[in-house]
Amino acid sequence: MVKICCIGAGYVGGSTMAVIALKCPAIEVVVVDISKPRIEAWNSDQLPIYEPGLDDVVKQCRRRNLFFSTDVEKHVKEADIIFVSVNTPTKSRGLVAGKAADLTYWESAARMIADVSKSDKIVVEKSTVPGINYQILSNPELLAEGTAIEDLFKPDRGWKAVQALKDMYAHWVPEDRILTTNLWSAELSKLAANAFLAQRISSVNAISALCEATGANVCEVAYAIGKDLRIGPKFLNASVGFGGSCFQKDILNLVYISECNGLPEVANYWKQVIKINDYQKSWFVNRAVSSMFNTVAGKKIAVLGFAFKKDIGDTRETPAIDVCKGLLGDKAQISIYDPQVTEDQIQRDQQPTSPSAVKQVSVVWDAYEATKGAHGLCILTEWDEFKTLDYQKIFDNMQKPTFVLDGRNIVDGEKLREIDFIVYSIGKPLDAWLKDMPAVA
Ligand SMILES: NC(=O)C1=CN([C@@H]2O[C@H](COP(=O)(O)OP(=O)(O)OC[C@H]3O[C@@H](n4cnc5c(N)ncnc54)[C@H](O)[C@@H]3O)[C@@H](O)[C@H]2O)C=CC1
Ligand SMILES: O=C(O)[C@H]1O[C@H](OP(=O)(O)OP(=O)(O)OC[C@H]2O[C@@H](n3ccc(=O)[nH]c3=O)[C@H](O)[C@@H]2O)[C@H](O)[C@@H](O)[C@@H]1O
Repeated sequence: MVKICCIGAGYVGGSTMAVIALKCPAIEVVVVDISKPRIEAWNSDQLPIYEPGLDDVVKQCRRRNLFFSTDVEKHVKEADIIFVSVNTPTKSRGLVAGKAADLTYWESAARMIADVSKSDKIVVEKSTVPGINYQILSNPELLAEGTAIEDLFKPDRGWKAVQALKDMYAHWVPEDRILTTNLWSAELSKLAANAFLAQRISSVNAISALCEATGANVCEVAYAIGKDLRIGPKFLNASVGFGGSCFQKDILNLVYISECNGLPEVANYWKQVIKINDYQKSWFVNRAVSSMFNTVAGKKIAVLGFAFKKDIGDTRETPAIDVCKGLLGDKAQISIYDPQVTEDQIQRDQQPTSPSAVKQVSVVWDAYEATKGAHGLCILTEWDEFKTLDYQKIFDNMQKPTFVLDGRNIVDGEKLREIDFIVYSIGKPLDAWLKDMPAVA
């Protein structure tokens, strides 16, 4: 029996290995991690990550041919194929901090493989990094959170470097979707794919500001340009900004690689995608503050949604962190509700601000509770349940005048205006009130 060991039981390692175990019953898959609580959670009914479809897949395979363990060295030693799926965040200190990927975890995993291995191995690099008798394959992961299981079932792309890996993917991936490239092409394709996607969002967000200034509607503009087959309709939703663990990190990496190769113009081009994203978040905060008489000091502001997108509980680089920071900076009292993000996580995400900021934030488990007595309500994640809330009830329990700032364009602005809300929707024609209270970014 072929044995696979995956180092790193995170979003990628956990989801990818669950799908491999499901699709390849003849392969034994062990996912290992140095984090005991993470492994305990994978072995329990409460998985450490929320991902539609994941529970089902794990239940079918766990303890059959899918195992989770903290005994890292034992399983690495026994494996024929080792996937490395450890975290590679942007370096936060030291040389090239804020630019290059931090390869500490990746290097320690690589050294450990070299130390404990006694037989030939194929090492498959799943983390996003360029990269004895090892065959090292670079197989950067392309799944998106929230649709991880669906993406893994029907991948658009994949990379083959040796037959063993190809054979494994061939269990469910059509051959023409398994691509073979050299190492740098594989890694640059990964970085470029994320950079192009993020660039589309920054482009539509840049247009959204122009829409507000001119009276155009960004949804109509996005729909119209998306009809051009060369542009296509996807990833054109204007928003409060993109988040997630990879877009910013991968662009920073692209910028760093460009600078290292003496290409400052190329580096600056990609930096701009992040600048517009930061601008978008401060623009939203400024709209909120300026519409409420230029101050939110002491005012309760409800925040609906904290995850970086719907259907997940992940808050890495979520725009909600910066928006809350901005509101707290103006001394607001914030009440946050997200269907999947825990209070602990939200409080941890506020840490970098100040101890007093923690007191300004409360986390509740109900949208109505969050909005009770609030002056304004900010929608920061596009959870479906926010579309069907009883907004009349919410309005009745809020202060007057009552503001909705929709950072995801999911509510029906006209209906809310009939109730008497003052509504701000990103990139849509402005209410007279907002025109009279201009925002400055
Ligand atoms: N989250 C996502 O949607 C995607 C992530 N990626 C890339 O995949 C990689 C993994 O990302 P995530 O799964 O999101 O990270 P994660 O942070 O959720 O999981 C990484 C896991 O690796 C473990 N770990 C770190 N060092 C270890 C070691 N030496 N031995 C054993 N375990 C160790 C950590 O405890 C953690 O549980 C990153 O390079 C990321 O850029 C790629 C595509 C999608
Ligand atoms: O390398 C990675 O980690 C992954 O990064 C993204 O996946 P992910 O970050 O999970 O989420 P996306 O669906 O791409 O959304 C990213 C952010 O952009 C925002 N977004 C997305 C689409 C859009 O039209 N507008 C918009 O603001 C989302 O709300 C979210 O905050 C890519 O889509 C995956 O292909 C890639 O594998």
